[in-house]
Amino acid sequence: MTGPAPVRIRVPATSANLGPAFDSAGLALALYDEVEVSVADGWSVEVEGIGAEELPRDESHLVVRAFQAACDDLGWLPPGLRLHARNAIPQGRGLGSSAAAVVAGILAAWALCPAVTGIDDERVLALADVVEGHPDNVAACLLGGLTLSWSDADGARATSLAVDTRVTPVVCVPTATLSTHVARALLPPTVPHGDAAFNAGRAALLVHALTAAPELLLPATEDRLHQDQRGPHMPATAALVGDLRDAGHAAVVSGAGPSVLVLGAEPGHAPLVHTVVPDGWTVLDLPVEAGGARVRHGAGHENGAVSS
Ligand SMILES: Nc1ncnc2c1ncn2[C@@H]1O[C@H](COP(=O)(O)OP(=O)(O)OP(=O)(O)O)[C@@H](O)[C@H]1O
Ligand SMILES: N[C@@H](CCO)C(=O)O
Repeated sequence: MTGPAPVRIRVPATSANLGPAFDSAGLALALYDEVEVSVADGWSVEVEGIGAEELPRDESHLVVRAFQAACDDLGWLPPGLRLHARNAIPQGRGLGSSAAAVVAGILAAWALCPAVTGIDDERVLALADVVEGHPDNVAACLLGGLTLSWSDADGARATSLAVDTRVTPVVCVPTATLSTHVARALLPPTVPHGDAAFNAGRAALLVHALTAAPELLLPATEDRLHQDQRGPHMPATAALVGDLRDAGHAAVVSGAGPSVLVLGAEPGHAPLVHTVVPDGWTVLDLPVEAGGARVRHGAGHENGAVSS
C-alpha cells in the first residue's frame, strides 16, 4: 500500500507537579523518545532503546492506542500503521514516558491523516489529557517550557512560559519503578483547607521563581498535597528529597515518582547535587526543552507540533 510519506516525531520527557502544583505544572526536559510512523496495510511495531524488552509489539502499544484514539477523533479509518520507536525516556520513573507515547501517537494521526492540514494543538492536548488521565505531562510534552494546565467545559487547556535561563534542572533516576496509576491511588479524596491554602501560595510563587526569581525556588517547591502521602511507597526517594533540601537544593518528587527533580538556581550547581546523591541513582543534567514536540515529514523540514 502506498500511503503518505513517513513522519518522524520527537517527544520530550517531562516532570510534573514541580512540588506544589499537583496536576497543573509541567516542565519539558531535553531527553527524547522518537517515533517513525507511516500508513501501512496492517499494524506493526518495532521498539529499540529503553524498555524494548518489556513493551508490547501489537495494538496494545500505547503509541498505537493513542494513534487509534486520534483517528476516531478525526473520523479517519487508516488500514494500519508501521511504527518504529526509539526510546530514551525511562518508563515508570516519573519522567512522563506515558505522556510522551500518548502525544507521539496523537501527533502521528494528525500528521498522517490525508484530510488534515496543520495540527490543532488545542484538540491534540484535549485528547491527550483524556487518554493520559491528567493534563500536566502531556501539556509540557506538546508545548515545551514550563506549562500550566487547567480544565474547562471543553477539556484540558494549557499555556507555556519561558523558564529563566539560570534555572538548571537535574534529574536523579533510581532503578525502581512506580506506576502512576498506583501512585494516584495513594492520595486521599480530600485535603485540609490549610494544606490547600499552603499549596496555592507555593504554586503561585513557583511560577515567579521559575520565570524570574530562581533564588526563591527552595520555598516555592514546598508541597503538602502529594509527596508525603506517597513517600512510604518510595522511601529512598523521600529520603533523597529530604537530604537534598536539607543541603539547600530545591528538590521535589518528579511527577508520580520515584525520580527526583532538582531545580538549580544557577548554572554549575549540578556537581553539588552529585555529592548528595547515593550510589545506585543515575544523575542526569537535563536542560529545559523550550519547544516541545516536533514533527518532521520525511527528509523535509521540521515543524513544531503547534500549528499557528
Ligand atoms: N515509550 C513508550 N511506549 C509504549 N508504552 C509506553 C511508553 N512509555 C510508557 N509506556 C507505558 O506507560 C507505562 C508507564 O506509565 P506511567 O504513567 O506509570 O509512568 P511515567 O509516565 O513514566 O511516569 P509519570 O507519569 O509519573 O511521569 C509503561 O509501563 C508502559 O505501559
Ligand atoms: N500529576 C501526576 C503526574 C504523573 O506524572 C501525578 O502526580 O499523579
